[in-house]
Amino acid sequence: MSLVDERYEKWVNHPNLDARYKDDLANMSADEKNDAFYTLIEFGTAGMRGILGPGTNRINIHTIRKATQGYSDFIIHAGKEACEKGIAIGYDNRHMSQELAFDCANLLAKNNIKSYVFESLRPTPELSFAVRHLGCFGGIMITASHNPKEYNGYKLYDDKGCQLIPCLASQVIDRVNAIEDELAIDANCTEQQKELITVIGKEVDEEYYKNVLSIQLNPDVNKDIKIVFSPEHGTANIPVQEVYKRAGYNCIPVVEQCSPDPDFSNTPTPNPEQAGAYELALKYAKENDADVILVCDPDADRMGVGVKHNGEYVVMTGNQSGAVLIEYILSQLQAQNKMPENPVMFNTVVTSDLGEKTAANYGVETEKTLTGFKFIGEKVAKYEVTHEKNYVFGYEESYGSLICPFVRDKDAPQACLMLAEAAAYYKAQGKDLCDVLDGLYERNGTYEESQVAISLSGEAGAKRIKQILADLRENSPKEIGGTPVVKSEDYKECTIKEGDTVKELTGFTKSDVLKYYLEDGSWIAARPSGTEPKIKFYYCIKGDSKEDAHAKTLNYQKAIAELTGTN
Ligand SMILES: O=P(O)(O)OC[C@H]1O[C@H](O)[C@H](O)[C@@H](O)[C@@H]1O
Repeated sequence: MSLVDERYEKWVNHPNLDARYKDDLANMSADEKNDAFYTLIEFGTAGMRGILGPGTNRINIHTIRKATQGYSDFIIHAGKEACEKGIAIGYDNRHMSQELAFDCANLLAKNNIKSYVFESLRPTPELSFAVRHLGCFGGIMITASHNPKEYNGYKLYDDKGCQLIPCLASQVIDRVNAIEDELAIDANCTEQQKELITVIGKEVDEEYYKNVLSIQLNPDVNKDIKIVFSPEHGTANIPVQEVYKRAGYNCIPVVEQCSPDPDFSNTPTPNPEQAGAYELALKYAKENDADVILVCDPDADRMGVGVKHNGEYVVMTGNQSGAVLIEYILSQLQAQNKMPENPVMFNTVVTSDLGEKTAANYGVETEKTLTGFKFIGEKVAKYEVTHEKNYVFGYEESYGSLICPFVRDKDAPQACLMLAEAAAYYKAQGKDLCDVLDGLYERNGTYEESQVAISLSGEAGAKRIKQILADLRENSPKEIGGTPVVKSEDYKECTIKEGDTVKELTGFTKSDVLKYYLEDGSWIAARPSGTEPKIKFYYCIKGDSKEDAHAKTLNYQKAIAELTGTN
């Protein structure tokens, strides 16, 4: 019997199989069966993420119990104090999120570990905040962030509210992998153990709002701007509107997208990386003549931005809105004499150069990490102890940013408040945020950033992604689209190649990322997504003008598609 059949049979015949999965298992096609059982669901860029349904490679009550039992063993190993400090648990609007969250709390209680569970859906950044605020040992967030509705996921946090970095995650993973029978775990705890579970809500909200409001740099700015806001049916709805109300901003919610709907019924996609997320908000913006559109992903860690510019609405990339936030924040810190000593900004190896150049204009150093905000959180924690450098901003090209590190993950409510303030501040000077961006191009050079993500699902897809990267590694391109490659970085082999010299690439956990620097100041990178079955190509293209950068982008994208057989 094949491994897939063995696993399948075990599930079908197991006495503890949750009854709701019986029909799904019985009706699986051969392909579906293979995809659901060919592997065990793994921890990736941001915890465990997968399609909801029965199977070892799916998110369901059994795989989440297995993960939580492994996490419990990790907490127990850390000692009595860790069990008493407990775990904060949050969840979003997705199918099963609330059920899974309370099931985690029961299972922790069964292991004699305290927990604090939110009474209803809350943003991921509020969960991160709650861990610190309540002095917990860690946190669990049930969410698949920006993924489609078929997905759910499981993010784990340390006591600083930062997602577990690889060296900690691997200790949990080892314990998860040591569990042989995920279906044998039940979460029934005694009435006495149930007392270890505390339901939280308003009190934590208030503290979180207070902290978010404290980030304002110009609280008295003229707030004569109109903001159209969409939570994409997710957790940002209440906190962002509440923060705007308290700060005095006029926010027009996209009403159809405010209900916490697990099917995301009124949006084509809840992901601010995709144009569909802005569709209805754009309609609202035109009807209301809004200055700015802001959309958050379901767990409110990402924020997408649209700007009215010369009478048209322009949707910014995460690189662009990040650069504008840097410009605003750093210029204000400088003007108000609030720039800390040794200021540092964080972004990733696939984030555009524009942000780094903008930061450098203010004497702010940039440190780069791998993709995944946990790596930025790790650096924040390090400097908090050494005081060597002081945090001024952190962001990724994927629309996530963190203004102030009382949260240790991307925080869209903070980003929405700061973006509104920036828009209001510049409007009072007769500028919109696209004008600000143009100013950055004038000063730092014109860039066009783009990402091409190719979906390759299932076992075959996963193999193909690995192969594409292996082939690139094997036959490293000397030129791309006619432009010589002057340097390449390989984050798996840990090498930097420049001409004939090979140096060691240090400071990063090994990761399957390749980055090619071109003679014209552009770069192109490739890596597998750790949250979806995709290979991602990142383009940071420098041009003499916007038109030039765009033409080059098209040329490079075509060349990479041909080179990798993804055309
Ligand atoms: O490119 P991926 O591995 O799918 O990750 C894309 C993004 O996913 C999540 O939002 C993570 O929290 C981010 O840190 C990451 O940048």
